[in-house]
Amino acid sequence: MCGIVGVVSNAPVNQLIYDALLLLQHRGQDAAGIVTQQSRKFFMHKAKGMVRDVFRTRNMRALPGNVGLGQVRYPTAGNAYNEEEAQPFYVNAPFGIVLVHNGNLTNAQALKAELFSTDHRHINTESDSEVLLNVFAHELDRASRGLALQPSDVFAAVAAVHRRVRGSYAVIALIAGHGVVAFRDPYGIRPLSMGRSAEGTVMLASESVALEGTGHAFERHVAPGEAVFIDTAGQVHAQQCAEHPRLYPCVFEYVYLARPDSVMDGISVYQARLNLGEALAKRVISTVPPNEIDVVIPIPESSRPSAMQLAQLLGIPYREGFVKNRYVGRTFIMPGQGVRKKSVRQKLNVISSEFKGRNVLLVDDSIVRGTTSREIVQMARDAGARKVYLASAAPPVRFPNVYGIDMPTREELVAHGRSVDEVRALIGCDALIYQDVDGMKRAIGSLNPALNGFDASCFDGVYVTGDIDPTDIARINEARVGQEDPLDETTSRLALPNAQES
Ligand SMILES: O=P(O)(O)OC[C@H]1O[C@H](OP(=O)(O)OP(=O)(O)O)[C@H](O)[C@@H]1O
Ligand SMILES: NC(=O)CC[C@H](N)C(=O)O
Ligand SMILES: [Mg+2]
Repeated sequence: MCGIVGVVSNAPVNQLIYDALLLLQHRGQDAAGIVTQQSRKFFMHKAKGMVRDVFRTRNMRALPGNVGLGQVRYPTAGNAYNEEEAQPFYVNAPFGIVLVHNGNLTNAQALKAELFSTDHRHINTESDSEVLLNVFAHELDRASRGLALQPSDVFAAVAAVHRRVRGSYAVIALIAGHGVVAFRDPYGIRPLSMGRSAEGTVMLASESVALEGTGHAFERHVAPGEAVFIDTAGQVHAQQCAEHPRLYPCVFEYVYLARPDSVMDGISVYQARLNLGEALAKRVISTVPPNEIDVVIPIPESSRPSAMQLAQLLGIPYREGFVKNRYVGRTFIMPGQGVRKKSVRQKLNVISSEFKGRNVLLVDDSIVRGTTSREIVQMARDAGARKVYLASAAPPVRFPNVYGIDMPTREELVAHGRSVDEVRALIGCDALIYQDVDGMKRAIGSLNPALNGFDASCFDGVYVTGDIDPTDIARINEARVGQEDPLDETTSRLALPNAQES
């Protein structure tokens, strides 16, 4: 996941894009970029770092124009430490195009070779987004006739992208002098929504929170496979460009990635997390009698709604036992295990009085590498807890994700090749309760019966695009292993004993 935004207005958009990126910061902490366009010229600034640090006043002043794009990056392809892979990406032909992408292509390698040998295009980074931009540019060149670009040409190019590209992609691109096009892959794996301000400014963004927070009323989601083209006069054109579009949004967006105040594909993320808490409560009862739990404590931040709902259902006090240092970012999306591990301790500190002599049930939204849980359980014990139970609002994460979440290797997943009890022993808690896969899908899916299903591949190993070649997974794994910061001395991959292939 990354956060993307695009704006078409009749007033300068630099500040608006900056504000929207701040609201999407939780989707990517590694790099940020903005591009604007004035008189057919692009103005771009992108760099590694958080939005606040990347854009100084002088950078903002150098971003004129009434139309533009922005991105916050969480790398899932290429190298987290390569500034050149920060987005937006630019190509000069046809017309001049800049593009931002959220997602991950599973056939980027093959496309890259094809772009070189057949389309005679050069790709200069390891980023799959640069590949995607070049495929789109090549197809737009083929579809357009002369300088007068028609919406139908743009839609033909998007249809060709759907035919060539595999994987997940929510995309916003700006075509110099013509307008902004936004499209989503035919399974709608990554989110994209659209809104409008009272003044008529149109905004496209990964999450509805970016629209609301900048004064744009949510209008609709971009449908899977659909392309929306906003021309320079502000007119919106839309067309379905995929042959068999289906809606299979990534379930992990609801579990962890998105902000709870966002609505995605008709589902409130907050309500989804409440429902997960409700379903989890039922599973807790069958493992630990509620009268053996003195207090329910959430592991901040994302687990709060689930923990709250679970506590209410079980009739157990809900208390805050960990205080989050708000200046430390999200640990899961940090690149490299060393920095993630160190950051859990920096990020969370205990309020000892909530643990002393009590049986505590800690609730997290998910357990992925087990970095957070292992530290947290130890901290609870050090603070004097008698028994430490742990419940996860999501099922065990057992399979690599290839659609834009950085969990590319099975070996790094604490639940891969292990029984629940083996995971429990490794984490060091007295009982471990996981949500089950069907329960998770029901809890969230019941909020929008129009969905065809979810991409829940990291939980059930089913890859919805259906065309994942095992060599693709192996290749993605290979490319991502060893992505720790070379300057971080604490970096070392999590050594988990006894992991077996499943
Ligand atoms: O098992 P792990 O590999 O540690 O990953 C799972 C943890 O990472 C996330 O928290 P994070 O700190 O990223 O963000 P949050 O503050 O939104 O909970 C998630 O909420 C879990 O707590
Ligand atoms: N998480 C994402 O959406 C990442 C986009 C793209 N694959 C990159 O690595 O830059
Ligand atoms: Mg967390």
